[in-house]
Amino acid sequence: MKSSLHHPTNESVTATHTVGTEAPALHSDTRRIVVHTEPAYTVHIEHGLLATVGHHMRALAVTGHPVIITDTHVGPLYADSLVSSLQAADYEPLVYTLPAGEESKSPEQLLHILNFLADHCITRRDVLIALGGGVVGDITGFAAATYMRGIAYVQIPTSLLAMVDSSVGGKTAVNLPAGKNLWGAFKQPRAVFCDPDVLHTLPREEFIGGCGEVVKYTFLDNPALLGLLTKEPLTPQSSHLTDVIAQCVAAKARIVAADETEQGQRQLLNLGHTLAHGLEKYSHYTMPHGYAVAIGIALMAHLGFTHYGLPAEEYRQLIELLRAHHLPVTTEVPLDYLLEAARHDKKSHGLDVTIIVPTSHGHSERITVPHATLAEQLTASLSNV
Ligand SMILES: NC(=O)c1ccc[n+]([C@@H]2O[C@H](COP(=O)([O-])OP(=O)(O)OC[C@H]3O[C@@H](n4cnc5c(N)ncnc54)[C@H](O)[C@@H]3O)[C@@H](O)[C@H]2O)c1
Ligand SMILES: O=C(O)C(=O)C[C@@H](O)[C@H](O)[C@H](O)COP(=O)(O)O
Ligand SMILES: [Zn+2]
Repeated sequence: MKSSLHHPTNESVTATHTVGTEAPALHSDTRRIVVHTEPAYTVHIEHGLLATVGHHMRALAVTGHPVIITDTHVGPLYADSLVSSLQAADYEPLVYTLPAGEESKSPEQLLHILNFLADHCITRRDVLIALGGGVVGDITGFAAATYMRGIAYVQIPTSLLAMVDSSVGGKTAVNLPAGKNLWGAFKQPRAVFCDPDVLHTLPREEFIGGCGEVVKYTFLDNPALLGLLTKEPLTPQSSHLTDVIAQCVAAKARIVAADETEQGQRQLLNLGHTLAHGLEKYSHYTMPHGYAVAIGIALMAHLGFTHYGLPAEEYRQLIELLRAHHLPVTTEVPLDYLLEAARHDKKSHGLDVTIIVPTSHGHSERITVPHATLAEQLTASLSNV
């Protein structure tokens, strides 16, 4: 794994951090985190960045017509600003708007996007821009992965969850009736532009959902982040909000760079997800992803406590951390349903499934167990979390 500080560019960069073990410097507004995939790309985090995205895209030599894909909540708030920014850099953008919500992460909506691109004669020289939360990011990325066998795309995450997780790493997908993200591809973006100012309009429930993924990172060997959140739960007003976003992105960038296509270590980013996908499906996708992840983490922590050596005090602290962020930690969903859903987990292979389990303070491990063993262990956990 590489760890290095990059030289600041001639833009007003007050802190620059690349993939590595060091946390980004605190109390600085502008961050550049390089994700060392092949090719590498940069996550820009900066207040007011939406207004200068066009300039940054020109600097990256992004060509052609940008097609902004957004949703019915985010589009009315931010598409005009983005269009102006692109026009100021001599781009001629198009805008395509999806209905907001997880239901839109579907093959049907994907087909609508692809037909829109074809109807407007979009070519491989053009670029898609995902302006929205994880739903818009995932479906736009997948459209970019497959349209004309692949065109460029840029991520502009507008939810906390998309900023800390979904806009980085190139997992793109839509859902199938059988489960979450079952039709997708790995496709890294050209760049990620993250403007924390847009979080002011994010509904509280969605901010809390984003905290589900933020808490996840505290159990992936991030002592600084764990300390920060334990001391003071994250809120939209937190003075360290940008720092937290940057630390999550740096953690994800580090893991993705080491294992881009999830052959091993990247599975750690799936902490909580083996059960979360089933919880979301059971709710007909009305339960926000981050809430389902929180319950999934709590259940995995209980397994860690009962079977894999997580000390009781640390288990209790983890549950407190989730609760302090107003996240749920229990579920009434029948275990059989969750176990059936877990059979579609992408970490499942034959009769076994690899689960991610917190095993010590701020640390999780990949553990492969037979589905039958998981069923036994979870029976106890579901009634005891
Ligand atoms: N690709 C990955 O690595 C990855 C990682 C984590 C999650 N995901 C996926 O991301 C999705 C969840 O993302 P999400 O929580 O962002 O959901 P989302 O995209 O549905 O956004 C949540 C809601 O907030 C609205 N919204 C977003 N930004 C806003 C803003 N600034 N102001 C006002 N409203 C705003 C959206 O319109 C939507 O109604 C799930 O499908 C999940 O599977 C993918
Ligand atoms: O980037 C990853 O790797 C993740 O697993 C991040 C997760 O937060 C995200 O929800 C991802 O989309 C889940 O992927 P899946 O492979 O379980 O569908
Ligand atoms: Zn997730």
